Order: sequence, then structure tokens, then C-alpha cells
Amino acid sequence: MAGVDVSNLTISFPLYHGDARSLKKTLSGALGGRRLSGRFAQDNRNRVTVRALTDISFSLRPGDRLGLIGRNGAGKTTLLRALAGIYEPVEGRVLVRGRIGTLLDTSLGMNPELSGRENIRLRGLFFGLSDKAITEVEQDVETFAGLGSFMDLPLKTYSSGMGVRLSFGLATAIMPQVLIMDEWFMAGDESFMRRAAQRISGLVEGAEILVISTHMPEIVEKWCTRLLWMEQGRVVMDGPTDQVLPAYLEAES
Ligand SMILES: Nc1ncnc2c1ncn2[C@@H]1O[C@H](COP(=O)(O)OP(=O)(O)OP(=O)(O)O)[C@@H](O)[C@H]1O
Repeated sequence: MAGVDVSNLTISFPLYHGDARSLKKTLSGALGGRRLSGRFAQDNRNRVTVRALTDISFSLRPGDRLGLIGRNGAGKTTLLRALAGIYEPVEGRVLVRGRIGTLLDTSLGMNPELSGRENIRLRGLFFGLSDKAITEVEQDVETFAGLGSFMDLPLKTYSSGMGVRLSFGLATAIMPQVLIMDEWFMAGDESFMRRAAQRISGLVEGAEILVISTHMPEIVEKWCTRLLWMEQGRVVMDGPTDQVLPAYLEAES
């Protein structure tokens, strides 16, 4: 059974800077001369670190559709990336059971040296699909992306729009059990979005568990049964959409 268990997750990033002392000075100037505090700290290697997530815990089971809401810098993208296995916890644990699908970053998991067709086949092998299933995915993506002979050229020769069409087609061709997506993935020119919307809806409805980061109340109302409202890397409120959304909108107004 698909499932997501996040317990006491904390993630921080070291800030690499040419001169760590001048960075500390700048930050402490911004803090009015106070010592580094709040989201900034110093690690045991004397680097300044920024805390993106602090002590996050929640569990999801089939049927759960979780929306992550909060202002810029709240930690939504970092949490999605931790769920996708891109970021390692500094403390705590992230456990995802089931096939994960990510609509996060279009270049994620793509090899620029390989052709579109090779990238598709590689992804199919990675997911353990049969030869027949891989061929079906290949045909589906080829039709959707409409790249013509570019399908057999290396990705590095693609324009950015072509790259988006291929990676979007591929990311939406294999049905995941746990779908992790960033709302910006739904941004694009209108004609692309008309064709893309149907594929996304199919994926969102077919996935057992959804986690989506969004700023749009209409997306939340349409798709999410539960909301995690985050601020400064912490959970402010966690509950059903009809309770959390009004509280969030009121705090924002
Ligand atoms: N690679 C990184 N290096 C340093 N700091 C980072 C890194 N990634 C994120 N952060 C910091 O972590 C915090 C959370 O960022 P995150 O991108 O997760 O927020 P968000 O809620 O997705 O914001 P937005 O709505 O603007 O996309 C921010 O303070 C950000 O500056």
C-alpha cells in the first residue's frame, strides 16, 4: 500500500560564500547587530546555514490529497524535494512507499547527452516496465511532444520549449502511486496548457496520494482534501481544506 511518513524532518543548507566572515557580518547587520538567530545558524564547520524546514511531521495514506500552502520561502519546495529524495534530512526521517512520480523540475532525471527516445526508454527501465509497456510510453510521449526527428537527437540540441514538452510528456506518461508536484509545472503557454491539463488531471485523479505546492486557492479547492500551511519552515496549521484555507486567506488579507 502506498504511504508517506515524515517524522521530525529538519533540513538546513550551508551557505557557500567566498568570505564566510563577511557573510556573517552582513547577516548580523541585517539582524541589527544581534547574533545569528532564527533561521540562520552556524554549523560545526563554521559555515553559516539557513534552516529551510524545522521539525515537520505528517503521514499520508491512499486517498489523501495534501496541499502545501504558505508565503514565499515557507519551505514548500524544499519539502517536495525531500519527499522526492532529492534532499536528505539533516534530522528526522522521510519514508515514501510506492512508485513516486514527480512534476517538479523539467530537467530532473534527464540525460542531455541521450536522445529523447533513449531518455524515455531509460526511464521505463528505471521504473521496471516491460518492453511492451516501454514501447507504449514511447509512442504516447512521441505523439504528445510532437518533436518529429528531434526524438532521435540528443536533448542538448533541444530548445527549452522542446525540452519542456518532452519531460512533461514523459512525467505524465507513467502513472505514479505517489504524485509530488509543484504548481508552476502547470504554467505554460495557453495552447500547451490546454493539451497538458487533461494529462495532469488524469495523473492527479489516478494517483493514490497527491502532494502539491500551490499559491492558488482554486487548485486547493479543486484537488486538496488536506492542507499544510507553512511559514518559515514550520507548520502553522494542518487539517481539512475547508478549515485551513479560510484561516490562511484571512491571515494573508
Ligand atoms: N539550495 C538552497 N540553499 C540555501 N538556501 C535555500 C536553498 N533552497 C532553499 N533555501 C532556503 O530555504 C527556505 C525555503 O525555501 P523554499 O524554496 O522551500 O520555499 P517555498 O515555500 O517553496 O517558496 P516559494 O513559494 O517562493 O517557491 C528559503 O529561506 C530559501 O532561501
